[in-house]
Amino acid sequence: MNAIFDQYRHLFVPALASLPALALVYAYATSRTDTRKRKELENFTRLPPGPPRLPFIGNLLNFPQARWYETFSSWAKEHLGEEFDQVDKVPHGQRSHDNWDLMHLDILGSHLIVIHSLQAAKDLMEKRGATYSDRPRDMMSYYVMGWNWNVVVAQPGSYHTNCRTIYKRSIGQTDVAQYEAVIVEEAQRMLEGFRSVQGDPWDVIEDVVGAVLNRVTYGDSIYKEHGKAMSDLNHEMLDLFTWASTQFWLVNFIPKLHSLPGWIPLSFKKIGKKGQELQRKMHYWPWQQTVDHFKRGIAEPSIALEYLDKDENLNTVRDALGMMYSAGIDNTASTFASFISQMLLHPHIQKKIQAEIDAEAGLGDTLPSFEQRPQFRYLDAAWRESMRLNPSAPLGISHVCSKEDVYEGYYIPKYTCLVSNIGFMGRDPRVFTNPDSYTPERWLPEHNPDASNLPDVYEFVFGFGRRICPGQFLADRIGFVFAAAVLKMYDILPLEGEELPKEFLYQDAITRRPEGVRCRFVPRKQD
Ligand code: HEM
Repeated sequence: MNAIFDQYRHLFVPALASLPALALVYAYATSRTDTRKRKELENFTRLPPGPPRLPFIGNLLNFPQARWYETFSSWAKEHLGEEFDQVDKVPHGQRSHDNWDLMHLDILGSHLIVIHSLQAAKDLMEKRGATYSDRPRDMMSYYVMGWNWNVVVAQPGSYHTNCRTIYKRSIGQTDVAQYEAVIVEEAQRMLEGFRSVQGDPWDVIEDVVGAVLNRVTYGDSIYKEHGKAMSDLNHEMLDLFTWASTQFWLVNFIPKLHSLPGWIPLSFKKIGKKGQELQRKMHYWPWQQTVDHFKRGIAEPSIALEYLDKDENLNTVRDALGMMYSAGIDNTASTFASFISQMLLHPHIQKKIQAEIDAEAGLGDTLPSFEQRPQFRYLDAAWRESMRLNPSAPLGISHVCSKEDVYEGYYIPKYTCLVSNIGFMGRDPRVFTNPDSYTPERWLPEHNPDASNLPDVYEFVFGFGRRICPGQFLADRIGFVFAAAVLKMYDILPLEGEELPKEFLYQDAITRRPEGVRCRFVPRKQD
């Protein structure tokens, strides 16, 4: 999360030094503008509200030490004031300016804005996408550890656009249908794995989601030969990079330290070297294996093979595909693990979904397909509701604004880091009645006349604008097919003699899943 301490902090001192000059320019500018313009400029200086800050260090002392999502959300809730619980009564344009829909924090001169309102997130990141699509530049992971080929952190430009075009062509909304057979095969394997689970089903879930991603990306033969090694490598790499992104690194504040010679014993250099080794392997190794299979004529259908056949833009293809597993595995597996935990906590909902599947898909061992989704309306509602309540990335991935801006009278300085509180958006009490309860019925017009007025979960769970998750259609398909499969074949029950908690606590991580889930999968009796 060095994102927050991004490198623009070094601009603080020069900015301070140039304040008198800026004041002169400001005075000159205002003297020449009409009253309307002057009013706008007066507003220009007003940053969004936020917790009290101290001179120079800003919010360094009251910035949450842990559980950022929960803390930011509770601050936002406290400041809803009279709007709290007024579902649909306070349209976006009429909301109070005292609420913390945009919450400003200042860390040692770096600006951070947490966005709590879905409308504001769309207005900024979608309507003004040209300004709000940069990523924070994290010196440590980007340069020292060498992750500058990673599309997730790439700055907007031709490289980022080319990577996204590759995703759009291979895992876009209509393209993902071609992976149905792989997904259903892995769903079968998941059901076999679940048979012996007596506790947390995470390992089985992670294994089968990873298998889909690897098979789709590089093909079956690569997966068979190297699947296990690739997933181990990914674990090691993600663990190191995730850990490093939560540490304080001086090099993020003094980038010149990066040019010091390697023999000087500095811990950031040592970690950087390890990171380089891992990411380099991740970057080149699976691709080289695929090229090798291609040359030997034994490569099986995959996204990689399609591009190798076309011999087109191969370095960018290699880079984009190299991130598919890392970017997709945790979010997709965690989203499905959350769904399983909701089924465990709500047996009556499980039963309703099973009745729907039996009625629409019939009995027997054939697993339902994604194309049957329109018939599974209650399952669809339960799946959406699970994502609304517990999105796997509740704080999304930070965007940075590339130039100063004004939004609803608030000034947003250049290089502000913007965090979308996706988790809060799904539980905003002005939008959702009983926002903390798991109620699939809220999405169904026959139960909730206002269902059609609710924002769809797909409007926020996968992020926004030019950085919206390119894997959303694949992830959604995997999750939905797995959900239908498991409920068709099993009852998800607590372990014998064990009581269920009222709800599960979630990990304190960028991508989160429920902790301490303990269940068993009992084959259903279909009479
Ligand atoms: C349920 C599963 C998933 C969820 C909830 C999810 C969520 C997200 C979110 C919130 C973002 C940040 C968007 C933003 O910056 O506004 C993101 C970005 C991204 N996701 Fe996903 N994701 C999921 C699955 C996947 C899968 C399966 C893949 C790949 C196959 C993937 C690849 C990516 C990539 C490459 C980015 C970076 C896009 C960019 O910076 O342009 N994700 N995802």
